[in-house]
Amino acid sequence: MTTIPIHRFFSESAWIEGSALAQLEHLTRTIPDIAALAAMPDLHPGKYGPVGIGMLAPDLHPPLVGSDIGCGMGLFRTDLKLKKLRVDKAAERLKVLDAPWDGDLRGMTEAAGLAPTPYDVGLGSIGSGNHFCEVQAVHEVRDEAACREAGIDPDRVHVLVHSGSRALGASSLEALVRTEAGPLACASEEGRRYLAAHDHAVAWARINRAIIAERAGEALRGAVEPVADLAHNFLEPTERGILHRKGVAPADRGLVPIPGSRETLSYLVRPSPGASPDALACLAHGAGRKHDRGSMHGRIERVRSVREGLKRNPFGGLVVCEDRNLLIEEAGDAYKAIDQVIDDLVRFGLAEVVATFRPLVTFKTGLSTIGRREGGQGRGR
Ligand SMILES: Nc1nc2c(ncn2[C@@H]2O[C@H](COP(=O)(O)O)[C@@H](O)[C@H]2O)c(=O)[nH]1
Ligand SMILES: [Mn+2]
Repeated sequence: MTTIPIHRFFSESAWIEGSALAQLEHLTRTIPDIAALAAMPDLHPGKYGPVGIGMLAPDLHPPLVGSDIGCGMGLFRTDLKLKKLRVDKAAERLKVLDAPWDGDLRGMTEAAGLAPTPYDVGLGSIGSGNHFCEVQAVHEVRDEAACREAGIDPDRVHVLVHSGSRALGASSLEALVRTEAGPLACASEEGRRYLAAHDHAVAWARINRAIIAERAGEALRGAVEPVADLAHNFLEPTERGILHRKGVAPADRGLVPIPGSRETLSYLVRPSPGASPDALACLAHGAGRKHDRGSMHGRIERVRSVREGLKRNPFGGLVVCEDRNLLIEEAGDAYKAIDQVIDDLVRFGLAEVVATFRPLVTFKTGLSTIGRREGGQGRGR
């Protein structure tokens, strides 16, 4: 029996849950034809398998990619002057993101060559859970040339959007889970159908992030331009097989935004050209969850003063989140230390830091009206 190598890109001191490591080992037992596995420092347990991995295998494994196909991070620059931004006013104005987008749904999907779906009413909506739209300021420039090239001006406001394919991606996975489909051969009819639905969801999610950023720009009275937009849940056919990325950013298409939490810095990194091929062109996609949602309720006192404190970050910024549970479940303590995750990426020669960003306003979806327009699916991830 051949053993499948697991390439771990985290140091001994990294916070990695035993159950995430167990899920990693489990993959190697249940998918014996895996060609390679890479695990990033934000590794944590997920519903169908570990989050924070790249996996090369001959067939398609849809549950591994999960329901939020195409979920990703989009970093946008704006023409808004940082010194003119009033944080409280911006927080108030961003609340418009809770209403359904009233733009040209059909025009948007048509322009991207996407067929219409019943889920398109969710376009322009953030979704629940840890999805967010965050107004940020450049905290520190570490690589001036790279910032200049990317159009990053420390005097301007930036926007980071984390969202995915909403109910659209979930519908593709649900159909397969219902039929208890196992791995799919790419050339099979089911495989081809999944790949088409997958590609649609990835493109849809990208448009979704662009619309959210546009909406945020409009709310703040500014124009937005993309700096980097990368999915972290998707698969890609390669010469060596199907590269499944679950909670990992691709390291082969430019700068990568890596968020920390609503209470910490977020990073923009440049993938290192000399990175080990064992990393499968993957990078951490965030800090990674440290404590599950349920346990966060026991960690944070449910008293008003504490809850109100959760609406402020250590940089003087604000959190907009009307959902009391979400406010607790997504507190900064729910996540690992982003600085350590980034240190590991640098230590293992996978990336270099270009700039750091601090949160000014984090908008999480509130008691959404979008669910009504989506037939009750507004809180799905
Ligand atoms: N800057 C912010 N980062 C955040 C926030 N909430 C979560 N996060 C980070 O995003 C990733 C997303 O992980 P995913 O597996 O759900 O795609 C997570 O690991 C955190 O590091 C926030 O409000 N602001
Ligand atoms: Mn995500």
